[in-house]
Formats: sequence, C-alpha cells, structure tokens
Amino acid sequence: MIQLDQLTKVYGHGAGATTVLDHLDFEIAAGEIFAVVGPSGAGKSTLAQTVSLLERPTSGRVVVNGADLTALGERELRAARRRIGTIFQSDGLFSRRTAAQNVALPLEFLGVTPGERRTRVAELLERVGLSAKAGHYPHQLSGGQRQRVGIARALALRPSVLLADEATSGLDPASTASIVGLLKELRDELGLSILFITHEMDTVVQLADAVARLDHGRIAESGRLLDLLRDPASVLGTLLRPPQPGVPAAPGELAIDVSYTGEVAGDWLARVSRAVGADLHVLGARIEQVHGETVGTARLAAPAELRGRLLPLLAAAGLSAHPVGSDAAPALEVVA
Ligand SMILES: Nc1ncnc2c1ncn2[C@@H]1O[C@H](COP(=O)(O)OP(=O)(O)OP(=O)(O)O)[C@@H](O)[C@H]1O
Repeated sequence: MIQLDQLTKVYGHGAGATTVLDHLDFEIAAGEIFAVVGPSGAGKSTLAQTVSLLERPTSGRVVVNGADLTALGERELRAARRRIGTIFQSDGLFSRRTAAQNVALPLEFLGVTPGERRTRVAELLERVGLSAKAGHYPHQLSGGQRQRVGIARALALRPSVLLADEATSGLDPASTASIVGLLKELRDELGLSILFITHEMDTVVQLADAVARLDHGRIAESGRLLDLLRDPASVLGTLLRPPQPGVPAAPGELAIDVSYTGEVAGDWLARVSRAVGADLHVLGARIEQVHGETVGTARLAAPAELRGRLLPLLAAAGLSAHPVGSDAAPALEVVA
C-alpha cells in the first residue's frame, strides 16, 4: 500500500515560487488501481517524479507499507526505491540490449548472480507473454511489446507499488487493451498498488478502481470509479464519460437525460413506454458495463405533455432523470 500524506512540491523561492503539488492526500491499497487524471499543467508529471522520489517533495510524506520514504537519506532511499516499480510513456529500453538483457538490468545493479538472473528474467518475460521475444532488440518489437518489457523490468525487484506515468499514451487501442489486461492481472496476482497517471479517460474507465482529478496541484474530486460514473452531478464522472451527441428532439417533444445511478432492469424503456402509453425515442445513448455493472446515460424524447407522469416512472425504474434545458441539478434522484 502507498499513502501520500500532505504531499507538497514547490519550485523556486520567494516571489518566484510555484506550488505544483498542494497538500495531496490519498492512499492506494494493495490490489488497487488508482488513476490520476488532469489537464495539461495540473501537476501529473511532477506527481510521478515526487512519488518515485526522483524529486524530493518540499513537504509531506510518501509512505510505502508503513515506511516513510521521504525521511530516508540518499543511500537508504536508493534501496527503498525498489519498492516502487515505474513505467513511463517512453519505454526507456536500451536499444543495444535485448528484451531479456533489458529486464535483467535492475538485477545486475543489485548484484544478483547470473544463474538467478536468468531464471528470474525467464519468469518475468513469461509473465508478460514475451518468452518468445527474449532475444529481440527493442526495434524488433511493437510499441505494446516494448511496454511489456518495461513492465517486466519494473517488476524485476518485486515492488509492492507500480507507478505508471502515461504508460499507454501513444499506443494503439489493441496494445492499450492488452496492457490494461496485464496490469489488472498483476494487480490481482501480486497485490500491487498501482498509481496510473494519464490523460486518457477511456483507459481509466477500463482499468481503474478509484480515480482522482488533479487540478492546479490539488485533488479537485476523487472517488470509486463506479460511484463517479453513477453520479450525474460529478464533474469527474462526466469527464470520464462525456454524453454522446445525439439527434435533436422533434418540435413539441420533451428531451430528457437519464443516467444509470444503480441497478436498472434491462427492459426499463419498454416498461416506461407501456406505462405512459406512448413510445419513448432514444436520441442518443452511451451505456456499458464497468466492473460488471451497467452504467451510462441516454437522452430520450417523449411528448411534452407526459412530463409529469414520465419523471416519477423513470425515477422508479432506478434512473436519474433530468429534462433538458431545465436547471442544472437533476430534477429527480433515485432514493435507494
Ligand atoms: N522544474 C520545474 N520548475 C518550475 N516549474 C515547474 C517545473 N516542473 C514543472 N513545473 C510547473 O509545474 C506545473 C505542472 O507541470 P507538470 O509537468 O507536472 O504537469 P502535467 O500535468 O504533467 O502536464 P502535461 O500533461 O502537459 O505533461 C506546470 O505549470 C509547470 O510549468
């Protein structure tokens, strides 16, 4: 597990000082993937640098399995850094070393014997599905395969925390999906705490257990992924899954936005249509399964005169319903 406790990073001094990370507090349990998203300049790279202790925080603590890494001197810190494996957007592989030699590097630094090294490297390459590519050089591998080698190398010293900074940015969708699958397996098998820093919202929805939005060095919002996606008032939930543009409602029709806020029966549209005695039209929808649960939003159109009957029926079906063009807060919320 990793805890950030009031983590602060200030660059510069006096009048020229810039606070880039401002008293960040969060915790990532063993076996949990925590994503941090945020706009350009929010402090994501600085967070990665500070968590990996490549940059010393100005104040606050980085605590891994109860040990405060920020309190350590340079020598102890070098050893303690092994508890945090890192992967970056650029795979950082050495071009003149094969995949196996790249994975072996941290073990060489540690003075592991050649025999043990061979066994461990074979194990690691097998774990990331690249045994057949052990002798290949980076230029002979795809972007996704290179990132897998980077992951194997990050795991070489058996860290308990994996820090991924834009690790899937620049990969094609299939490679991203395979890295996402691998990271989830590693989370479950090795009980890793994974800090996944990215600007890719789709990847977060596929991968994260919990998410925080960083803005101007502060956590503006955070929560469990499913809770955020099911909260129509959540800015982060909307950023993760922006409503799909739909077709406009016909004149005289009322458009209503609905979102899944809990368990909803699959036939709700047919049932609500039957109950009001009119067909509801779907103008746009984005509905999917996340962690085995259905989440999403849809925009419906219905004859305007049905408004009074429709909204309670939608609420009773387990949906939050909000007539388009009315005030910002959802008109009706589901009462659990
Ligand atoms: N060494 C530094 N000295 C002074 N300011 C810095 C330094 N490094 C970063 N900053 C500032 O800190 C802020 C956050 O930068 P950072 O690179 O962490 O953001 P980011 O969220 O990773 O952005 P991007 O998504 O564009 O990479 C920026 O305003 C940047 O100018």
